[in-house]
Amino acid sequence: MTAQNPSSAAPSFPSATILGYPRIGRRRELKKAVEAYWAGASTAAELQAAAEQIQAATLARLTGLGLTERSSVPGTFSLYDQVLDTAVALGAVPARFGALHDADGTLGVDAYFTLARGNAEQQPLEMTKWFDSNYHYLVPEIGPETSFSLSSERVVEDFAFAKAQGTLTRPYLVGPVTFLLLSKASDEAPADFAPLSRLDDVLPVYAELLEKLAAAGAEWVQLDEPALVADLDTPALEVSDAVERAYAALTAPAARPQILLSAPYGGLGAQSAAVAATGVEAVALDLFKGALPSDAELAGFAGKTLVAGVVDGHNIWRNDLAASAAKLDALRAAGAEHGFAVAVSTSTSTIHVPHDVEEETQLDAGLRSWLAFADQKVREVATLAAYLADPASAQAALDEATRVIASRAQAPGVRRPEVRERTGALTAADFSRSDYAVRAAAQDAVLNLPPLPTTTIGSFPQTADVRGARARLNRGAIDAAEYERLMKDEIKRVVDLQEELGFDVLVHGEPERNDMVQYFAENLDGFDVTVHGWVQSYGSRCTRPSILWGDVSRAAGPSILWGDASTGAPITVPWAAYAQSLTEKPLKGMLTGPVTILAWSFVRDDQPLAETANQVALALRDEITDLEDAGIKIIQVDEPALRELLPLRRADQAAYLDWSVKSFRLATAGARDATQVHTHLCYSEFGVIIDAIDGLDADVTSIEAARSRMEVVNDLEAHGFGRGVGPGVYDIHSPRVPSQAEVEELLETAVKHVPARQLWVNPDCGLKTRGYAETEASLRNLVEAAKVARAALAKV
Ligand code: MET
Ligand SMILES: [Zn+2]
Repeated sequence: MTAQNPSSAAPSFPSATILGYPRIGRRRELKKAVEAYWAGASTAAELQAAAEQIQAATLARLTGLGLTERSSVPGTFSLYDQVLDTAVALGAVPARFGALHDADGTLGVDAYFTLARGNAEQQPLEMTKWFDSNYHYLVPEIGPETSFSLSSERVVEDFAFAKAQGTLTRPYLVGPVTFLLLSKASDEAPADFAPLSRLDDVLPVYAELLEKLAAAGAEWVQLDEPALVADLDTPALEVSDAVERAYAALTAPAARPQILLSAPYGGLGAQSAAVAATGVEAVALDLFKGALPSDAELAGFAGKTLVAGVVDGHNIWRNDLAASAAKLDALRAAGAEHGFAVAVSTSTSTIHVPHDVEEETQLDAGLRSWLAFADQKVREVATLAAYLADPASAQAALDEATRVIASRAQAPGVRRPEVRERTGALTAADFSRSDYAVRAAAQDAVLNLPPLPTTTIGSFPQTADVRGARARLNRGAIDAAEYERLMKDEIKRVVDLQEELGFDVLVHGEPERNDMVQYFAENLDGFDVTVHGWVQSYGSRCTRPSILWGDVSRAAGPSILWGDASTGAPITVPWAAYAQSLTEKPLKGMLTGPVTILAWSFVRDDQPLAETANQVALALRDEITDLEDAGIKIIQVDEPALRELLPLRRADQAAYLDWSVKSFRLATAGARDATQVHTHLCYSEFGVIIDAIDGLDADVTSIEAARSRMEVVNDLEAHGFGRGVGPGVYDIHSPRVPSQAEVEELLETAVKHVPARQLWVNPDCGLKTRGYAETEASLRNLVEAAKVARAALAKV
């Protein structure tokens, strides 16, 4: 079959689609398949067979759910990550990896995984958050030396596989502008190098791939350009110019599929005109998070198909079909006037939500009826497309959604007066502690810590024994008393180890927590947890976010010993108190902060996040009071996700930082002066939000820093950060044991930028993914290095 020029006779865009579908498989089959391959337990052919099985199951499922039109099923399968897929297709391999290409110029599956996971000599590509989601992509490294050539035709092969199964899919690639905007400059690049400057060099490779896809029979291709909805460092005008040049080049060739340019995660804003001016045949807009474009903006889409992303791909709530229908009515009218067609889609890929609500049979039937996972969203999109074609045909489904959403608002637990009275009565005083000087004096008197105090971030290695005990408890093979005994054994082991190593502030090790958010979700009213609700975090790693659906407070406890009816039962106190009973040293209580609990859960969408955050904060505030009453003198409230929820548009950032910082302060401001409040941040660069970090007003802040060789201390110095701070000196993301000399060196750097009396010595993050042997060796070096640094201070 020869490729066609997508002109007048070209097939129109399908009336219903989604921008992407989960790739991990309904039972995480992809995780099992790739991990078996990495472990050498299966062959490349077996991995390929497993990948095809997942793709075949997805094709069958999506067509069964109603995506039956040509090109309506997106070809978004990936073995690891879509940005890596695109980098490998373009042949963009960093020079530091040497020659990864096969003799025939292709990058095979082993090269692909080497980039994702590193090898003996090389660190993998860096990993970072994909827009404002909890999905992590691999960051391509691009420099003047990067040579681009078509190096993998996996996207063509996947298309051909689906076609052989009887489905004409819509192949997916990260678009050229977003690909380069998300890349970082390579090690070889000069200081002022911008990857976007290589745009003209990647375009021919994209064009070659599009030609191959057309030859294989693809009628539409999806080029994903989410970078257009975010304010990045690159000026907006340069981005518009790149869009213009990129799509002029990609739409010019005769032999190509028609192009859908997708812009998920927010409104196009200033880039709308540039996108409208391109020759692409369809544009997908996020009309869930982004507003409906103005009439003038809509006029620009004349001649195209506007793919209306009215069903939220990023959260799990059932769509308000009547509200979506109203948006579609407005678009249909504008389309008739301006001459564009309208199709229906999800706002983003559904990669951020689990597969199917129907699997969660243990959930309350009412709650289940409020939810839409990926499969339910496909049906919603199909219903709305039917509405566009014939409103009457969809009326019953619209009414049903309206009825369910109304019942959700009335359901018990969704709005609880006792919770609302508390948040409604808050005053400014509830958000502030005494002056730091007053607190610091009170804390010094109680704690008696040496200079450069040593501590850890909270978790210790989660051994197979610990995880096995939890599995046995869940299976009913052991009872709660036996589980408690096993956890206490582990806590004692962790406390004894820290005593032996010579730490100044101890932790209990968090063995009882499966996950730092889910553990709290299981102990708070207003939350539920799923059984099969896995979503991909990165590569083969998945998380199972909890569902925050109702008003939050601590749940009533199993015994009257723990708390009263109004403030619920303590969650962490028995474990912390037991650990404190084993040592004379201060034992640090450990809580997860409100922003992180929200960021790593599926959060109710029926009220502002700020209100929900304050409810969580008050529950934590109650917990802090109980920890204090149990004799705990230091309490850490972790906020690793503080940076993650930062809005993509600069104009929205101040409001977010305001409520997020306030919720942390509300959680912690009830603490007595003498109680030392710590916080912990990791997972991203924090320079841009250093004011907000200061605004948290924690007495001590530990921040991930080892991997970036202490870069953050420059930000702290520039800001004039005045309270305690522990820049991490041990990179816990790798099994490597840092030498004592290395830690000493990092501490020497730190004391040059931060006054020594403010400095703490700690790892980058918790140790739960590490093994005991390397942890013990690393912590020993850390404590010894602190002693050396302390002695050096004493001399001056
Ligand atoms: C991702 S931050 C983790 C903090 C937590 N206290 C731990 O040590 O595991
Ligand atoms: Zn951390």
